[in-house]
Amino acid sequence: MSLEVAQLSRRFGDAQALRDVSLAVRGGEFVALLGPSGSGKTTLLRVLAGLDFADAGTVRIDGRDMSAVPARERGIGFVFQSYALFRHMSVFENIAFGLRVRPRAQRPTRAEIARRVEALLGRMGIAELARRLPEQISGGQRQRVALARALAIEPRLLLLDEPFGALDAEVRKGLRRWLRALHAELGLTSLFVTHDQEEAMELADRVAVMQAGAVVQFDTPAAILDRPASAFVAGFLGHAARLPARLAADALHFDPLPLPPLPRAALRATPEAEGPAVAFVRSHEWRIRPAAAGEGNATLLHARRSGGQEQLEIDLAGQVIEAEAAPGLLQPGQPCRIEAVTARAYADKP
Ligand SMILES: Nc1ncnc2c1ncn2[C@@H]1O[C@H](COP(=O)(O)OP(=O)(O)OP(=O)(O)O)[C@@H](O)[C@H]1O
Repeated sequence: MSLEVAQLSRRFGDAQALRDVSLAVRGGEFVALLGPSGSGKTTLLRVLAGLDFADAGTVRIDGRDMSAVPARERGIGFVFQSYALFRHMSVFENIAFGLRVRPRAQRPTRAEIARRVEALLGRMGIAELARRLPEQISGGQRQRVALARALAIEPRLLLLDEPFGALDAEVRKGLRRWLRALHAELGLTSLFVTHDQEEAMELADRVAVMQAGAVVQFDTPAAILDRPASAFVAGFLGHAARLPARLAADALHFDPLPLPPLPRAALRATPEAEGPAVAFVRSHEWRIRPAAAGEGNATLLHARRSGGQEQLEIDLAGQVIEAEAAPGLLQPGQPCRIEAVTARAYADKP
């Protein structure tokens, strides 16, 4: 099923939660909504689900306008943190809930409900938990039950709000991969909210980056990392150092930082006009070497081994820069010489 969102706006008092949001999601896609706290992710999901209503704009599913269609008739499954499991119901009853509350004419028989719930329990790998209460299972298992509850109605579209939010890193990673496989296997179209960029990049076919109620970029993870559409996106993603800069005719200058200028040809994003700019350099985009006497421009603060590389924290005239280098290149306290190999620069608008 496909989803088209056109010019959606939603205001709460002074807060513009959604600002002219347009988004077209293809059938079968797995899309992440990524953005800082308060950027409108949850509001967008709630409007799609029919739990909240936009002041302007439209939501279409497979071409059909949803404005007059109530939540439970939209064929959408959702896993929202605010819709925790029912505490007094067993795992089985929680999963069956969405089918049991259907109007009589659309309600499957008891036997059919039992068959569907058991099939889901099996698929989720939690068959042995059917009779337990939510408080008697782990956080990761609860998330699987919440997902099974959302899937029981055989939704066309699955919406997930921070589905792994409360879980520890290991469980989270496992569930992520499992969700990705499930999405593909069931042929779902899914949208999930996260503020964890790694999660978005690993799971999603495309990522919608949100800022202050607007979608500021909607593209594949690779394209977003490679060509961030704005200083906001560049700064939000990819662990980049943010540096003051100035674009001149020949090169990008980093004054007042003691870095050599970068010729325009070395830049991966360039502002349209000369003048004040802000530049982003990722940790692997630095050239570093120990400094000979008097030629250092920075000092190593701290080094940490990570995989085959060392992650360095370098003091560059008072600004801490994250960089990567071969292990043992520098010792803490040692002066060094660092240069940006490339940068992404944007006009520094007030
Ligand atoms: N029911 C509400 N009443 C008033 N303001 C609201 C309401 N819901 C959301 N907002 C405001 O709308 C804006 C967007 O909120 P939203 O919850 O959609 O952001 P979010 O990106 O999901 O944030 P988070 O990552 O913290 O969950 C915020 O400024 C928020 O305070």
